[in-house]
Amino acid sequence: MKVIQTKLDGCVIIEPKVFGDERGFFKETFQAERYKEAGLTLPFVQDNYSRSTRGVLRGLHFQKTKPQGKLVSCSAGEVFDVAVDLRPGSPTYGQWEGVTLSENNHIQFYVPPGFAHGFVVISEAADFLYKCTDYYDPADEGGIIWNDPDVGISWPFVSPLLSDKDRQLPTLRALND
Ligand SMILES: Cc1cn([C@H]2C[C@H](O)[C@@H](COP(=O)(O)OP(=O)(O)O[C@H]3O[C@H](C)C(=O)[C@H](O)[C@H]3O)O2)c(=O)[nH]c1=O
Repeated sequence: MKVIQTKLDGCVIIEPKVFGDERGFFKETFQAERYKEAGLTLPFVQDNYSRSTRGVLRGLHFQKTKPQGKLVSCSAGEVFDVAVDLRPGSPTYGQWEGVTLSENNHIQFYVPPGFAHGFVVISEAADFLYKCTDYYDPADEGGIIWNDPDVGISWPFVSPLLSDKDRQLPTLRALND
């Protein structure tokens, strides 16, 4: 497997080894020892699976006191996935990293605890799978608005389909006021 560091310390892009043959393909999507060597040292405690249609944007979300690290991938379709560094004191605070995840590129993206995370669906529909390093706690949920001007994410869509909750998320500036 190939591990690519990004400008956001701890955020890594992983390209698993894909074994293709006349039947199709096989790949290991997680292996504790090898992923620990890639920097994913926290144990995973929860797996999530969501399906979304084209133009849906889920995010940008985080948990305030129980931040989740997430190993994300797209098992069907294609998404543009984004992590925003919200770690207090981080030299890249407020900066973002984006990566295209798809069933065809098999790419995984690790978003450590302390980041806001979200994605927008580029294909007709997309199945999104991810492992989390802490449990979901609805009382602990936080988020920033997808098009925060101070973050300046270059989303491939200008008018995505958002949940009511996501439409009302604050800017980073408002969050810190
Ligand atoms: C996240 C989550 C949600 N739910 C329930 C709560 C709601 O009744 C329903 C939909 O939740 P929500 O609209 O928050 O789902 P997403 O918008 O996909 O949220 C996720 O979006 C971005 C991409 C993230 O990185 C987070 O994992 C997560 O915030 O699933 C659960 O039961 N467990 C969970 O872990």
